[in-house]
Amino acid sequence: MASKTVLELKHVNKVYPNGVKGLDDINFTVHEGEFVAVVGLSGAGKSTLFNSINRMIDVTDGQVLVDGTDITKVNGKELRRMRRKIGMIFQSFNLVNRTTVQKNVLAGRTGYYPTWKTLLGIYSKEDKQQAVVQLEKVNMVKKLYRRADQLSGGQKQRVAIARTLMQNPTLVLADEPVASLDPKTSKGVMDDLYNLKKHEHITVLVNLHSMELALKYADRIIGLRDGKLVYNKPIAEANEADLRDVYEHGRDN
Ligand SMILES: Nc1ncnc2c1ncn2[C@@H]1O[C@H](COP(=O)(O)OP(=O)(O)OP(=O)(O)O)[C@@H](O)[C@H]1O
Repeated sequence: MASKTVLELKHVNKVYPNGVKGLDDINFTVHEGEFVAVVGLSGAGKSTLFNSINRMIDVTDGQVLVDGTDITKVNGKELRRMRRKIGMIFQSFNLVNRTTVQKNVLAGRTGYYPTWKTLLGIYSKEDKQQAVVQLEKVNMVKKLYRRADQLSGGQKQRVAIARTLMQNPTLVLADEPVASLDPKTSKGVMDDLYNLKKHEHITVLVNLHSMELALKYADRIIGLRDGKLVYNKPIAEANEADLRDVYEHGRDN
């Protein structure tokens, strides 16, 4: 039986006000539990793609279907509800440095509370227990009351993964999650990201600079060049010559 479609892009274009085509007629589908690496040169459109999927930017035209609903068409409460399903992991971790690991992880529940409660830091006992459960998954529960700025880069990224799990997402977008980390730490963080797929059946899209990591972890590789989708193959069919082509002849940035 074919697995459920979690993400589908249909004829998506993004033209920036300066006329640059960030995305040029993008079409692809991602199924539940897939771990997809998005690769391409700097300026290929990877960030534009991720920002279009979580609606941080508005596409010019086309459809971005997340769990069957076009996120480009929703607003207000419905957009908030859809964003809860989409976890984000960033290169720079995006933790609040001056507060504890626990509070950073609880912030993953923000989309489920009215704003005044999150501003006052009021979270339920169940959520506090959940924070511990999620931190256990990334081996960070020992640091529950540690301030975020006292953690190493790899530890920060693990906390960010636990925070994302608090959202109970169906889809996680990881935008260059290991670009600031050394190779050994990168592997640990990639393993934790892979566990989202393996143990939680979460669909993961990860934007990677390292082809080596893409080949090691991904079920499928999507390649962008000059805003166009130029590669989309399961890992079993990925061959180096094709992949090299993704990195050639890109526009100058
Ligand atoms: N706000 C913007 N205004 C105008 N052009 C933009 C804007 N953001 C991105 N671009 C352009 O759109 C194209 C795609 O950029 P994008 O940041 O998506 O690429 P990328 O693949 O994520 O690159 P990198 O790996 O360097 O982050 C580039 O030519 C870039 O200069």
